[in-house]
Amino acid sequence: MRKAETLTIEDLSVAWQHGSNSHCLVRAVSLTLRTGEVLALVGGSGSGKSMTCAATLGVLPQSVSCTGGRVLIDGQTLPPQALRGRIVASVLQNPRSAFNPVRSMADHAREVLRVAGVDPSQHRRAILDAFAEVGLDDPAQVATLYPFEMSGGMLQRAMIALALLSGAPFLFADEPTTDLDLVVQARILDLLDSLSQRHGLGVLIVTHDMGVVARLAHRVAVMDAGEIVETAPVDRIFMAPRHPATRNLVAAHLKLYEMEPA
Ligand SMILES: Nc1ncnc2c1ncn2[C@@H]1O[C@H](COP(=O)(O)OP(=O)(O)OP(=O)(O)O)[C@@H](O)[C@H]1O
Repeated sequence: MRKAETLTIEDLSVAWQHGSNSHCLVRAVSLTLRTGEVLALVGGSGSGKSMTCAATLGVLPQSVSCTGGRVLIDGQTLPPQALRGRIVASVLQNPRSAFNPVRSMADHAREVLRVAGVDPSQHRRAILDAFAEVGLDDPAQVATLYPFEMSGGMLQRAMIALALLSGAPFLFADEPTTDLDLVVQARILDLLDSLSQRHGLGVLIVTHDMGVVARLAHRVAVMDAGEIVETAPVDRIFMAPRHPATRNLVAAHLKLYEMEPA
């Protein structure tokens, strides 16, 4: 794994622009992710969580652009293309769309290793180890499979394996379990947790599920209407939420389980 301790997003702003019309989607977002921690980025639908990640990695949709801010690794400013896949790996909501349908899992993994500069003689061993580590049974057989031959849960594990193979010290996981059934969701969350501990990955997990936050996160950043409105350790977020948006998220979560707020 490449060495790095902190990823800092500083004053990041994103806007939708069309001709002379423009609309701010993310406003001066700042946050710091450290290796070895899980930081949850939470907020209601449309609050700007995905745009913040996309802007950091330079993968914004058409008509949307980054209008300010920078990203620093251990204090050094780096452009999105230097971060993407090398320093920050990503795991997305719909793993099927992230894979090339005409390439096998081994092909995808070899491409990641090539970009990471790993000697080809090491590829097979590295691929089998990573597939085994993320809980894919029979890694040698999985390596031969194409995306259409795998379930959503298997594809999500494979995507996490590719993140490991990249050697990136940080992982952005944008709603990584949304499309999966509850049992598979729980397994993927356990996997992210153990990888962050075992490999010291810094994980930014985007979710609006406070159950996921309670289970996984060390710290939480809350977004509302394009801004970060509160950042705190996970216990404080649940025990003493300060901003109304945070209070709403916690109250809605507790209501699901018919619990009274603390
Ligand atoms: N392709 C796009 N073009 C223009 N605006 C967009 C586009 N995609 C999203 N937006 C807008 O950007 C804002 C932030 O959206 P974003 O997807 O970051 O929210 P989010 O917090 O990730 O929401 P969700 O939890 O529903 O995924 C919203 O107002 C949304 O309508």
